[in-house]
Amino acid sequence: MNLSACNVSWSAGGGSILEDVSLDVVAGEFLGIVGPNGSGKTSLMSLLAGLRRPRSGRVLLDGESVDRLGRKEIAKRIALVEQQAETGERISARQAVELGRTPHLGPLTPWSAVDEAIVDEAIRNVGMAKLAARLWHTLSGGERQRLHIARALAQQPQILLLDEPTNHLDVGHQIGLLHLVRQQQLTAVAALHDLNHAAMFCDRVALMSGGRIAALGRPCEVLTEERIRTVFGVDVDVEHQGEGRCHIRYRAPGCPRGERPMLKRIS
Ligand SMILES: Nc1ncnc2c1ncn2[C@@H]1O[C@H](COP(=O)(O)OP(=O)(O)OP(=O)(O)O)[C@@H](O)[C@H]1O
Repeated sequence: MNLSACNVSWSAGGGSILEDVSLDVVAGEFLGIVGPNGSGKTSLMSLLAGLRRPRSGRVLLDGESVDRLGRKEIAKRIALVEQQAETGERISARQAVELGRTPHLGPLTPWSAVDEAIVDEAIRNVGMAKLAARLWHTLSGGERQRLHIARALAQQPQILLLDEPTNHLDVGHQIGLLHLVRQQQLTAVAALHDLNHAAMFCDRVALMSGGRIAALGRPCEVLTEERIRTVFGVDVDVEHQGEGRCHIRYRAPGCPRGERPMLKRIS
């Protein structure tokens, strides 16, 4: 399954948001999209998911323009977990995950034991089995976020699009979730804020800046000290770790390489 953006531009509110973005998502890879606030990560994700139409250029799913595919057809192949996905319905945690099966149901394919098993597994995968019966509005932000991921897994897509999936999660669940995504036999694209998460889990990283792709490649090729300074305005030390991976250490403003800000003496 191939997903690509070809010279995509998108405008909103009278201004250009994305300019000439081209990107091929390679089957089976975990692609990270990083960039400062407002650089266009969410806009790009929604174009890739077929929720928005480009002003110019095309988004292709297996060579076919997503514009020509119906919502159900797209949903069988692509699952999107949005940044502020919410439901106002009075439903249980399990019912929220069951919604992931909707694209696969129809008059000739009613709900079955197979759907039950898929939903059970998705809930188990995100460690939410014990809370499956709880009402949605009683769950914490992190628990809801894990259920959104479970809903997307229950959809059994070939491509998983995640917009800041680690929002609301504690560090243990952040790492657990990215590891879980990596282990799935599917193609994943995630907008991430934590550059070290991108460097640790993603096969490739696209760095966005001002609605354009500033760099695309393996984490160590993209996340260089100079680029991070130019794009994010932060001084860092990057340690290369082999196999294209790297670790980023942030410096406090005005702090030279290797030095740390002094702790204030509190008496
Ligand atoms: N519907 C809209 N109308 C007007 N401007 C919009 C609209 N949608 C997005 N924008 C603007 O487009 C820019 C990119 O927004 P987008 O949400 O894609 O950025 P982002 O990289 O995901 O940001 P963040 O890291 O803060 O989530 C922002 O300046 C935003 O205000």
